[in-house]
Amino acid sequence: MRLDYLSIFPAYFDVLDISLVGKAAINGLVEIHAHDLRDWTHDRHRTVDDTPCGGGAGMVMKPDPWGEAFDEIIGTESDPSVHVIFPAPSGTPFTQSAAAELSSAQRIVFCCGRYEGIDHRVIDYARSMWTVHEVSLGDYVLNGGEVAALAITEAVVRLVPGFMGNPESLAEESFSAGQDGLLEYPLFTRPVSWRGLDVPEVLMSGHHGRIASWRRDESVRLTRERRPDLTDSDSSGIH
Ligand SMILES: NC(=S)c1ccno1
Repeated sequence: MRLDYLSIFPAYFDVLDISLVGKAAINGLVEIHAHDLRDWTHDRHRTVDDTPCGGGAGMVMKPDPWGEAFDEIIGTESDPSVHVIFPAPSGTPFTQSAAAELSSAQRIVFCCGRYEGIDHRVIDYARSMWTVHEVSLGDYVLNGGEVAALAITEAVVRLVPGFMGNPESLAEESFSAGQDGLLEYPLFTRPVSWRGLDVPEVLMSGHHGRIASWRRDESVRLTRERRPDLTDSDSSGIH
């Protein structure tokens, strides 16, 4: 899997070198390429923004640098196997199932907007050429798309076959199919008693059936309490 990041702050992605994603890059599982969008400007000030048409506050990212960057990084041929991701508050909520789908992609290009956003024609052009995902991590506004691109990278790459030492650990995580799309149950380890707080007795019973039943009940309880929106989804085991 090749991952490209287009940003006016490409140094944001240096952190990938120290993460498990960086280890995956060393192992050849993924390729990481961060690019400075200003490399595709031609004026002395390396300008990437301009005032919004129709007025309004702030600045909008000009389409030209993006187009030239696309030409060089992705090419000028249409290819639906290339996934282009625009993180933005106006995007579709990013989910574990979206991460799972993207984990089989061979190419992902992250377009990290700044200022008030990117000229919409950039997204329209990308949509005419490749598979575009306008996604949001949540109902809040960041200063740009870089942090979201890092989070999406982690969610996707950890699902790439060969990344996790023990792929079975993925099966019991929140939102996983193995959990029926429910939130993960509470976890405990030694010591059995800590500051007057004990590990639930059932987990020390050695009775696998009772342990499985307790964990399921806890997942259902937590999901009902924290994410009632998930309790009616088709993927959840509770209705
Ligand atoms: N909520 C998201 S993903 C975002 C991107 C930029 N600002 O907010």
